[in-house]
Amino acid sequence: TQSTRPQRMLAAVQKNATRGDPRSVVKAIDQFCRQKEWAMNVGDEKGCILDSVVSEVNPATVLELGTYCGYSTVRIASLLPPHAKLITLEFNPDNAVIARQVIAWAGLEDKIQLVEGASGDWIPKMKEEFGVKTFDLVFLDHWKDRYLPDTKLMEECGLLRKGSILLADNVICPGTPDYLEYVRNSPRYKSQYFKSHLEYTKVEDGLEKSVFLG
Ligand SMILES: Nc1ncnc2c1ncn2CCCCCNC(=O)c1cc(-c2ccc(F)cc2)cc(O)c1O
Ligand SMILES: [Mg+2]
Repeated sequence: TQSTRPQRMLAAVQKNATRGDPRSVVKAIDQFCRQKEWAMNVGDEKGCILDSVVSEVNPATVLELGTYCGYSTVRIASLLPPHAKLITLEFNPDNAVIARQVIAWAGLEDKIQLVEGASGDWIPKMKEEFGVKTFDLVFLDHWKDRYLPDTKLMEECGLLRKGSILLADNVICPGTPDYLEYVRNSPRYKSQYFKSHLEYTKVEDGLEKSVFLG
């Protein structure tokens, strides 16, 4: 039967990347997406901005919304300090199966908890299910019309503390206009736009970094 794009991406990782070497996993996916098939990973250009924010924040607790195949999950987790934890939510069970194998190939299972389900369902349960108090960093890369409601939900559930960082992908393409308007105009956030390009293309896109002021 016909394979899926995530399955072909995983095959490229298993063929070209070294087990236990997260950077080689990232490189193998980027090569696959540039040379073979475009896929909606954050990519190498925006990925460098992601890396710099993760390194600057040096987070102990990270939430990723939208795992897809685990590309940004691996990028982030490879930069975390020893006892830091990353919880990543993925809605699509088929993608979750692939992401678990990409994460395992990178050797990062101990730092990452992949949870299957919708962000709106899981965010209210984070504290009781995973013993999370607040998140130091949240990477938003899921349904673009869920960025704003989920941000408000995280505020209401007390999952953000003074200084928590929200980093949002795709604020230009596909675009998240209501989210951008909120974080750029709310007195509770200090926001900054990092201009870049849609992964593996010349189309404009960017990341929005927003500090929660409490
Ligand atoms: N736990 C959860 N809760 C809610 N939704 C959840 C979820 N877990 C997953 N999803 C559902 C996310 C589905 C994928 C989201 N990402 C995207 O839709 C996305 C699309 C593009 C794109 C750009 C230009 C084009 F021409 C075509 C596509 C680029 C990107 O970087 C993207 O991240
Ligand atoms: Mg994205």
